[in-house]
Amino acid sequence: MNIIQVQDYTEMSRTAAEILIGKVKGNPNIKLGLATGGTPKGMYDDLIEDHVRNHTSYEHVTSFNLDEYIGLKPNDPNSYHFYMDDSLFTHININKERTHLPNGTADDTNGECQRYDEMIDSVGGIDLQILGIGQNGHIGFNEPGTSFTSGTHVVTLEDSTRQANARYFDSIDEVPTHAVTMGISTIMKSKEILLLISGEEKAETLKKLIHGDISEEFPASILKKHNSVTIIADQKALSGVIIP
Ligand SMILES: N[C@@H]1[C@@H](O)[C@H](O)[C@@H](COP(=O)(O)O)O[C@@H]1O
Repeated sequence: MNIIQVQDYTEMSRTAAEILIGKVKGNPNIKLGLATGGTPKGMYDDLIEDHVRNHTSYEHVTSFNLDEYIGLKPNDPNSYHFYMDDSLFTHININKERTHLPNGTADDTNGECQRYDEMIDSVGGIDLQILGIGQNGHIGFNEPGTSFTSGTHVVTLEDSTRQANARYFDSIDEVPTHAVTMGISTIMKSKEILLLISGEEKAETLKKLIHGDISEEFPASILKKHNSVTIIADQKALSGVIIP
């Protein structure tokens, strides 16, 4: 895993945006894997700013998001559909038809999971996957204990994950208990992965990722087996890491 050390959240966001913009310019038909949460928000802001200023085009880009809560409609302000529209899609010239998120309100959720993986495969897979990380090492919504061979599937969210995400809801009771997430094997099939990590609350997580073992109890640890992972981490997140 290649680590890019940056000062703070602002520099992490700008560095990630520059990498992503470079990839989009190099391959206008790129298939992007996108993430939600607080971490990539600054990168999306920088992509929008660049789009306005430099007119980088997303016309031919296809995107697949990592996950979606079960039970939230796309127009629910707490859904990841809403987050993506609000944080990025409505501000750039991406073709909405080529943006994809798992459907959290499908009648047949298992069928929906299979359909999502097939759709990713049908476009030749994801070229560049953006990832954040949960404090417990989850990627997407793959909680500790998830099989490394999992495809897109339904998960029961850990209480700690619901609590961490409760800041976006009026109360913890409103945070859904289940979600659909790309599986670990879906994520690992991406040709390239960019993991963003910022803040002291993620320092222990990054330390475990860099210095710990590969184990299903710490889902992100599988990234060590991927041949093209870049971590962009800020000083606070790096505080427990020994860089050789
Ligand atoms: N499903 C998302 C993840 O994709 C995200 O990486 C993680 C960290 O979120 P944050 O970036 O807000 O710390 O939270 C959520 O659970």
